[in-house]
Amino acid sequence: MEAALSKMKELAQKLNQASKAYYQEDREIMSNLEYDALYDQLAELEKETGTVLAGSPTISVGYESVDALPKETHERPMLSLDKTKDREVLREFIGPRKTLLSWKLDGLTIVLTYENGRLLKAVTRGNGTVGEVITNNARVFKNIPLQIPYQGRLVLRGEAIITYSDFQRINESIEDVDARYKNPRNLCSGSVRQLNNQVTASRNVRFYAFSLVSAPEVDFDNSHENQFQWLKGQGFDVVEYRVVTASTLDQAMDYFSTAITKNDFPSDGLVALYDDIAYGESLGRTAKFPRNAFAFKWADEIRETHLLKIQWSPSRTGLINPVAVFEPVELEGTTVSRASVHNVSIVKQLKLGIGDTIRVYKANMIIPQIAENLTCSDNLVIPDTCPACGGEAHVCKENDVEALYCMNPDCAAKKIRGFTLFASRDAMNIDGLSQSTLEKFIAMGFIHEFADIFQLDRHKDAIIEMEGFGEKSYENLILSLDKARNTTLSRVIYSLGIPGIGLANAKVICRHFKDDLSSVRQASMEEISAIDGIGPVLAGNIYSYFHDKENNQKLDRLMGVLILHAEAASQTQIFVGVTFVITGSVTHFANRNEMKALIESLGGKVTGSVTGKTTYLINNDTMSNSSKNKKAKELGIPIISEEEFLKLVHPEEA
Ligand SMILES: NC(=O)c1ccc[n+]([C@@H]2O[C@H](COP(=O)([O-])OP(=O)(O)OC[C@H]3O[C@@H](n4cnc5c(N)ncnc54)[C@H](O)[C@@H]3O)[C@@H](O)[C@H]2O)c1
Ligand SMILES: [Zn+2]
Repeated sequence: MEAALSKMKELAQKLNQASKAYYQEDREIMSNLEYDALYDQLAELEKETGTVLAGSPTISVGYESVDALPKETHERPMLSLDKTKDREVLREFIGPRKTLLSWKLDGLTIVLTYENGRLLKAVTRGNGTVGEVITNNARVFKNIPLQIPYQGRLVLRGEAIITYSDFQRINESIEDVDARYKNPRNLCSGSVRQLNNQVTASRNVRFYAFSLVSAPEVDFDNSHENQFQWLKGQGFDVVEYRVVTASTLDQAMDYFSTAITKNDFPSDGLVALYDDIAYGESLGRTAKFPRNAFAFKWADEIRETHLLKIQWSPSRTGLINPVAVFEPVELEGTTVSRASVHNVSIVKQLKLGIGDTIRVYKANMIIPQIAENLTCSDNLVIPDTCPACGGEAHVCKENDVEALYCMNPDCAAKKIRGFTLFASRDAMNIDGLSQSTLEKFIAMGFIHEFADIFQLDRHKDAIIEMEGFGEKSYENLILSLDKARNTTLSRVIYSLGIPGIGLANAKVICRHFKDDLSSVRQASMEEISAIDGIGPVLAGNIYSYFHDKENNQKLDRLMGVLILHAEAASQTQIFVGVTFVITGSVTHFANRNEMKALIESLGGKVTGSVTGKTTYLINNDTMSNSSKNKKAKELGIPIISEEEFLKLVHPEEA
């Protein structure tokens, strides 16, 4: 008994620590798999001993969140769900009753209240009793109706989620790798709980209703399904569900288990809810769970395999991420051979060694993870050099987490933005060489400087072997490189990434120096700053770039692999009579002035304020309520994004 009690204390402490990190700090110190296993172990011991210690996670729900958002107590506490991984336990729960089986969405639970047909407030689940008020943020969710036909008081619950594809896109755009989110649930929680709802708006948060708490004037004929249908009629997206009984459960499970592997939205199981509202309520609740619903978690398919190597993959901030490469196994219908190990601490916790027998699974049936290491040979050597640049690498500790960093400020991986600009459409225009592909090549040590990009054929065999690549993609890459290597001097100068020198400025410079690179390189400060449109600051940037020995050596090597052509006759004056107003920041140009220069070179005009004479307002934040946007909307003037503007300039590439 004493041993059991002390084990229970230890488990409760571990679980509470994990919950605190999970709910309060959007941090995961253990996987959900591990959390659930420890939780089950604790629940089992509590059952055996008949004792539940105060503060046990089996009787408390979640944690309070700590930050500046206002708090509010829920009208009805929000509970957890009792869960099982066993289909037969679920079947027993369902029995002969009509049951709604829906996705258990893995995001952040939100309660919405409407009055007089308008969204009155939105509150997060928080610790189940008290949540955070995020009304302004909910207003910018992708799919929430701000106005509904029903005029009474409506309270409903649902899950706010971010899709995997949005997660990937948004995460990649967060420059500081350490600030990136680990999974869509973290990102969603971070996005919904922003103090500034512009950030929320940019994150494509979607809301799916799963429970109608109250709408007193409506008769739902005692059916949750009727509630769902009614909510759809009010303009809500409702979580996808199937109507089942014990005897039709298998059919529905076949559907869900196939669909989940292709879903773009994160889901960590299924929820079964009795359709009969009154019956469900008559069952009451335990301290932690309602008795009318039950969650099913997928039993993760776990496979044994062998660790072949750890690939250390450097990134923009210098962080070098360990990725486990193992003998391929079939998991949830696909072949898997890699899993991120996240950081050095986890490498150590797992006691990894080459050749170890490891057990792998897909978290939420999607993301490959190592569940455990059966042989623990713990012989892995953490590298002391960076695979991208050969520079020194050190293990640094922050927040109790150890991670490997490249110490070389000139590391190619840290210059990914420069390489991405180099390959981009207005620069060298290398089709198919995306940032993520560049990241992979740099991590493999194929690219140290610009010239290396045009010599990727040296690494043919290794590239063909790379995951996601193959003979065909390799051939395509070589074709685009050969196309791109035939280029103009202005593109080359733009692609060097000299501060402040965008394509328009590069063109001005080339025109002045008659497309002669050696004149550009030898020009004095005076001569450069005398060029119309190039001020002293830009002139200084150009001058110092071309007077740096290393830059010149790299440029010589780059010119050795390029074939220069004369500039095509200047583009036709497509914008004669067209007046633009530009507002907000721009991303494809160094600044708004540069965009202006391009418009003017094509015959157009740029003015400062929106009037009846304006043809287009260019603003990347087309949803913003700035005075210019408002004015444009009033006057019916189209607001276009920078991308749309570029399509006007290069319609053939749209
Ligand atoms: N990794 C860690 O360190 C760690 C720590 C704590 C918790 N966790 C994870 O969190 C889980 C517990 O989370 P919980 O108690 O917040 O929630 P839960 O797993 O008990 O799920 C219940 C909640 O799911 C939501 N939900 C989503 N879709 C739904 C639908 N269609 N119908 C009804 N409800 C739906 C509702 O908000 C409901 O309250 C654990 O099992 C574990 O996996 C992990
Ligand atoms: Zn490096």
